[in-house]
Amino acid sequence: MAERVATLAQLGLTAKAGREARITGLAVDSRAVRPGYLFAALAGSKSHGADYIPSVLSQGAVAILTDAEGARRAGDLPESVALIVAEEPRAALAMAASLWFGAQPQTMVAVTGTNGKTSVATFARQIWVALGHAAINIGTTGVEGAWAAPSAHTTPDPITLHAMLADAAAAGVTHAAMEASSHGLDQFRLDGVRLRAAGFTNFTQDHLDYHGTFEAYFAAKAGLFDRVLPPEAAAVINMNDPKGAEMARIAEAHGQRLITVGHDAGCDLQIAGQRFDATGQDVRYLWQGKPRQVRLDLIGGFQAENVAMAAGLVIGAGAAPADVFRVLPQLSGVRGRMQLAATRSNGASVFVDYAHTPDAIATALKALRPHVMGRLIVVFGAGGDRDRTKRPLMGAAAREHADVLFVTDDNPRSEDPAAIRAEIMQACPDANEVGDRAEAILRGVDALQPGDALLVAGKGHESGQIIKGDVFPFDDVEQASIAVAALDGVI
Ligand SMILES: CC(=O)N[C@H]1[C@@H](OP(=O)(O)OP(=O)(O)OC[C@H]2O[C@@H](n3ccc(=O)[nH]c3=O)[C@H](O)[C@@H]2O)O[C@H](CO)[C@@H](O)[C@@H]1O[C@H](C)C(=O)N[C@@H](C)C(=O)N[C@H](CCC(=O)O)C(=O)O
Ligand SMILES: Nc1ncnc2c1ncn2[C@@H]1O[C@H](COP(=O)(O)OP(=O)(O)OP(=O)(O)O)[C@@H](O)[C@H]1O
Ligand SMILES: N[C@H](CCC[C@H](N)C(=O)O)C(=O)O
Ligand SMILES: [Mg+2]
Repeated sequence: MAERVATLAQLGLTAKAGREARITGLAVDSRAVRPGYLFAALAGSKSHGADYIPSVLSQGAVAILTDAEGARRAGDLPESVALIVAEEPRAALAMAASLWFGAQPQTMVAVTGTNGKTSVATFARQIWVALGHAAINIGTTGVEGAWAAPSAHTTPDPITLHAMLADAAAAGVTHAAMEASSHGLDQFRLDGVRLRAAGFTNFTQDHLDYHGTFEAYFAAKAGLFDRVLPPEAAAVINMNDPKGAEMARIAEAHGQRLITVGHDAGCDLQIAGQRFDATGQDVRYLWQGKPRQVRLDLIGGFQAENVAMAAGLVIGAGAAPADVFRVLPQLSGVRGRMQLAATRSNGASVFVDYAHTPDAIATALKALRPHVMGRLIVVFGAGGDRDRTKRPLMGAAAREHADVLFVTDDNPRSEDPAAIRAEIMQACPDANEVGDRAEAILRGVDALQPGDALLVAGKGHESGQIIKGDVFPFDDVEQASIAVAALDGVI
């Protein structure tokens, strides 16, 4: 590929003293800088990117984008280097990255909320594919669909994101649904993406370690509507969430077209009825008052909400409602979300789910109840180096909604796993404590009697257990099958 060059003006950037530069690439990490690059020196939690300016200059950087603090730390730069000082350098970087990479799938939507983002983005992609479009979803499970790539973050940094979007567009992808994490929104990672619609699922506790307060966490999520989504776009809001009405007001104040979803009459897309059975549910949706009966082979009442949100986003982005409802029965479950992982010879089922917040544990267990005649058993833990205050709340949610509890490890990272388990068990002292996750799953499976179900919560699609700096291969679905095979003697 011919080397690409852009001026600062072409990237929407203005340097001090009107200086111009010919940019050959963008980087946020000093280690990625090559000759001719613009280096975005951003404030971080451990250091300020500006501390790496001497090193990027020796590597040939020709422009530095930073904030006032970064400019102060940079001191006097050589004459040949352009300095761009922005109030929000992360937002400026997002716009520059979108201009640098230049292309994205034409129709894009984003979804935010504490839980349900991956599910909604995946369902939106599946709907588009069923309608004949080349579509992808981008998020926690990487990029999936008509074009695939791994991703380290739920919402990638703008350089990674726009590189992906341009590659996907070049490969013929026309439709993309992406997850907007609260970290991603707070750090302006998706501000350069042109969205046709955005959705809000729900707001409950997570990530307080990063945001500090519920208000700051909500404000980050609201950024999708009050900053990123253009006024002519559609805002799809779950009105059943206590914060739905507030988010709807924010969207309306920005001139966005509202599509409300929820269980109550009056929602544009109403979930008017649900009937559950062993393999899924029949859902009666009302679209602007008109009934649409849909069979979903998905476990869990909340999945009907996620499907409604995905349908709202696809309709908001321009699809005909009749076409969308026609293809909904084709939807299949999302990896690691209420996934039927194994069935014992006595008929009892094992489900793997990514519930890793208090609300998600409660939701997942409550959602399983109508599908299960016997007892509900749960195996769960809580991640290390993450929001500590959610641990006892997860224990309390499991205690309230399950009949038998096994507390185990889930990515202890740098923390002492026994201490994490103790914090959970403050709220569920009668739970069985089994640190080794494989053994906990085996014990949970062993406890299954006819009619019971086991929920293995917290890791979903994850393929490793993170202990100290190491990632040990671990897959809940695989472990569930191994446990069932070992106990039922089927190999
Ligand atoms: C909390 C957070 O989002 N941190 C991100 C942040 O790190 P930081 O602020 O600690 O950065 P730092 O280490 O202090 O460094 C400051 C700056 O110096 C730069 N630097 C640093 C070292 C060096 O040698 N050279 C260099 O240039 C860094 O690139 C950075 O721009 O900037 C780094 C570089 O862009 C990111 O890798 C890092 O994400 C870390 C890995 C992370 O784990 N983020 C998670 C929490 C996250 O974003 N998660 C959400 C999903 C959450 C969910 O919904 O479940 C996601 O969207 O994935
Ligand atoms: N609409 C919903 N309401 C409440 N809980 C939900 C909902 N959808 C999913 N969940 C629960 O949350 C878990 C995570 O779902 P999903 O991966 O779709 O969410 P996410 O928002 O992408 O999570 P993350 O922020 O970790 O990427 C599911 O496994 C399920 O237990
Ligand atoms: N994206 C989430 C996933 C958590 C999943 C759970 N397995 C854990 O490690 O806590 C986070 O990083 O907080
Ligand atoms: Mg996700």
